[in-house]
Amino acid sequence: MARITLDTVAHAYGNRPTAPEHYALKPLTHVWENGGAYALLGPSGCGKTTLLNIISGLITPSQGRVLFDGTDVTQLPTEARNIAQVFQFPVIYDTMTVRENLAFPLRNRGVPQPVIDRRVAEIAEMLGLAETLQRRARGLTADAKQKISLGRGLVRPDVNAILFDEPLTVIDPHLKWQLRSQLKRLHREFDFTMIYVTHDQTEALTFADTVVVMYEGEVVQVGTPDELFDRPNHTFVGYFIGSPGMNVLPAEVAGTTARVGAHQIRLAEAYPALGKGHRVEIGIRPEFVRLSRDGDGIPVGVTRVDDIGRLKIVQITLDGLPLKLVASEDTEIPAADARVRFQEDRIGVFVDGHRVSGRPAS
Ligand SMILES: Nc1ncnc2c1ncn2[C@@H]1O[C@H](COP(=O)(O)OP(=O)(O)OP(=O)(O)O)[C@@H](O)[C@H]1O
Repeated sequence: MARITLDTVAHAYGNRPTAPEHYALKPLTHVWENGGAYALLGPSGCGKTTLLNIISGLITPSQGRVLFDGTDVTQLPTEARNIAQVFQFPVIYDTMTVRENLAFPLRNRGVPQPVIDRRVAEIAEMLGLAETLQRRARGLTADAKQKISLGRGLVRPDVNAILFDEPLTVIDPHLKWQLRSQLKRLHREFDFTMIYVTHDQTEALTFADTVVVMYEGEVVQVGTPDELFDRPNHTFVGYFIGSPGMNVLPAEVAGTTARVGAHQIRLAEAYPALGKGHRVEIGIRPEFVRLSRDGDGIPVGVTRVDDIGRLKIVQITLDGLPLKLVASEDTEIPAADARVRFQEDRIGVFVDGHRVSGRPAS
C-alpha cells in the first residue's frame, strides 16, 4: 500500500495545449492516503479515466509529478508501479480455468503455492466463484467473467493500490449491489488503497469514504458523502449529488439578501455585492425548500407532484424558474396560491459555479 501524491499534475492529449480547455485534466494536486477508499465521480468525458491512467502509469502526464510514498514514479511504466487494475470489461484468459485465472497474478510473482491456494480460495469465496473454480472461463456468463476480473485485481495482498474503472458496468443490477458491498467489506478487511471510477453517484457514495468529484477536467470537490451533500463547493456537485439535485437559481446578491426575479430571499451570511461580469447563483437543495403554511413566503406555481413512497417530489416554478422541493408523504400540496420558504442556513451562494463564503451577518 502506498500514499499516492499528485503534484500539479495535468494532461493534454494534443501536443501544444494553449488554453485550459485543451486539457483533459487541469492542474491537480491531491494526496490519496494509504488505505483510503476513494471514488472518482463525474459525467462521461470529465477526465476520470485520464486521471486513473496517470496514477497507474498508462499515461505520462504532460506536466507535474506522481509520487508513491514520496518516490517520484512519473516516468515509471505500469509494471513497475505495483498497481492492480480492474477495467470495465473482463480482462481474463478464456482458455484457463477460473482457478488459474485468479492464481495468475500471484504465480507471476513467484508466490509459494500454499499461499496461492489459500488466497485464491478466499477471493473465490468472497466473489461467489468457489463452485466454478475448475471450469474454463470461456463458457461462463459475462457477469462471472467480470467477477474473475475483479478477483484478479483483488488477489494480490501487496499492491500499492487497486484501481477500478467502472468495473460493474456489465454486471447484472441485482449482482451489482452485492458486489459493491463485498468490495466495501474487502476494503475494511484488507485496508487496500482503492480508487473507484464511476459516473453513478449511488455507486460512489456506497463504496467510498472520500469522493473526488470531477467536472470538465477539473476536480471540483473532495469530501465525504455528507460534506458533498451539506456543502457542495460547486453548483455541479450540488446538482450531481443528491436526488433530486440542488436547485440553482440566477440571483443578485448583496449583504444578506439574494434577489431572484422580483423576490428577496434572506441569507444566513453577509456577502459583498457580487456580480459585474460574473454568473451569480444561489443553490438550495429540494430538502430545504418548504411549503409555507401561514400565507407568507414566496409565491410559486405547482407544476407536478410525484409520489415516491414516503416522500413527494414537488415541481414548482418561481417567476418561471423551475425548482423542486421534497415533502413528506402526508403533506397536502395546494393546487393554487402555493408559497415556499427557503431554509436560510442551507442556501449557498455561487459565483461562476464556485461557492463563495459569506461573513457572519451582524
Ligand atoms: N486517447 C485520447 N486522445 C485524445 N483525447 C482523448 C483520449 N482519451 C480521452 N480523450 C478526451 O479526454 C477527455 C477526458 O476523457 P476521459 O476518458 O478521461 O473521461 P472519463 O471521465 O473517463 O469519461 P468516460 O466516463 O466516458 O470514460 C474527453 O474529452 C476525451 O474525449
